[in-house]
Amino acid sequence: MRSYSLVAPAKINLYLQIVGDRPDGFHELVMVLQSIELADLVTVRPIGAETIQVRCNHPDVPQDQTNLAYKAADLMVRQFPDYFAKFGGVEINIQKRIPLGAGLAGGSSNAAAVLVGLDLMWNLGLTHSELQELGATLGSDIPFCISGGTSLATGRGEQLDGLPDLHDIYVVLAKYRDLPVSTPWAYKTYRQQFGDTYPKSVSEIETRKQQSRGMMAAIAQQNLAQIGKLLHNDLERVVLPEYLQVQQLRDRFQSLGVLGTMMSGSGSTVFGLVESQAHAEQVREQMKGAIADPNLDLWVTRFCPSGVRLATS
Ligand SMILES: C[C@](O)(CO)[C@H](O)COP(=O)(O)OP(=O)(O)OC[C@H]1O[C@@H](n2ccc(N)nc2=O)[C@H](O)[C@@H]1O
Ligand SMILES: Nc1ncnc2c1ncn2[C@@H]1O[C@H](COP(=O)(O)OP(=O)(O)OP(=O)(O)O)[C@@H](O)[C@H]1O
Repeated sequence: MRSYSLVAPAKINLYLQIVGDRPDGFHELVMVLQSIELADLVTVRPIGAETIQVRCNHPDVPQDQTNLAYKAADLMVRQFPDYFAKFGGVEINIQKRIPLGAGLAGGSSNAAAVLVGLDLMWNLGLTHSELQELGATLGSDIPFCISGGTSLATGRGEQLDGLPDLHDIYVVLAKYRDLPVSTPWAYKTYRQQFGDTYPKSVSEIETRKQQSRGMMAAIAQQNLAQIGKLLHNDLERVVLPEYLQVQQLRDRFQSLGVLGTMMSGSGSTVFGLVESQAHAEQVREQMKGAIADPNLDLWVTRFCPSGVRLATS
């Protein structure tokens, strides 16, 4: 048995519409999810003892049972106890590059990488959809992180339909360090503030879902200008008024004339879309010049056509 190193990409939300309540207590969503090249590196390594160990180079990432990567390994152990008994345990090493509490699905992508990695290490031969079904029991973003690319996500975010790949689109990410936003808080607050407007009938639900049609058409036509204009995220309605620094990042991007700007997921990352690497780097420098705050982190990255993949050494 050998080790496997996997690239675990982050995602951004090009579209996030909260349609209403679900019987399971989650929200019914319509989203367009997009993988980006910014990624963690996750290595799974066989160890003799029947244990799961997590190591991470980032001091704020838990290295115990609360790490989502640990939970993914534990799920595989419970699903395939004979393999665990036969081959022994696993050490998971995470090289963290995706910021925490950023709305970029960093933890979810790590968990997705562990599912894919253990499937390879134990030679299980599971399909993507089998791995996604397992991943969905741990978190709504995990199934997408396995397949990645550009995808429509419905249900609670785990029902995926692939969309045409979007090429040559660059992304500037801006996030204040030490400003995480909690995803449960964002959805809970949204329900408190807007729950009374949730649709009651099936036909009303269907009508609301149609609001994403413009974005779908723009993606089908690969119309970047239109995609930029139609970016949408309902969670901004609760996060921006509470976190004024996030609003400020969004305003800044807007003033720099990017194709579009939006908060990703539940925040606190704000992204700006641009059509070339040169322009992206210019926007990053302009953001840095305009907001002289040492706690502001900026990245230039681009759309990526896949989710978790083997790292080439
Ligand atoms: C904000 C996004 O990242 C956008 O892609 C996702 O919707 C959140 O995905 P995630 O972090 O994998 O979320 P989960 O771990 O499944 O759920 C975290 C919390 O968000 C709430 N949640 C999540 C997904 C959803 N469709 N409705 C919800 O209300 C749940 O109450 C839960 O308390
Ligand atoms: N493997 C992991 N990587 C990062 N954070 C993790 C991990 N496992 C558990 N956590 C905990 O979860 C918290 C939030 O995780 P994460 O950074 O994935 O949030 P997020 O980017 O907002 O996720 P999402 O976009 O899926 O809502 C972290 O602050 C950390 O305490």
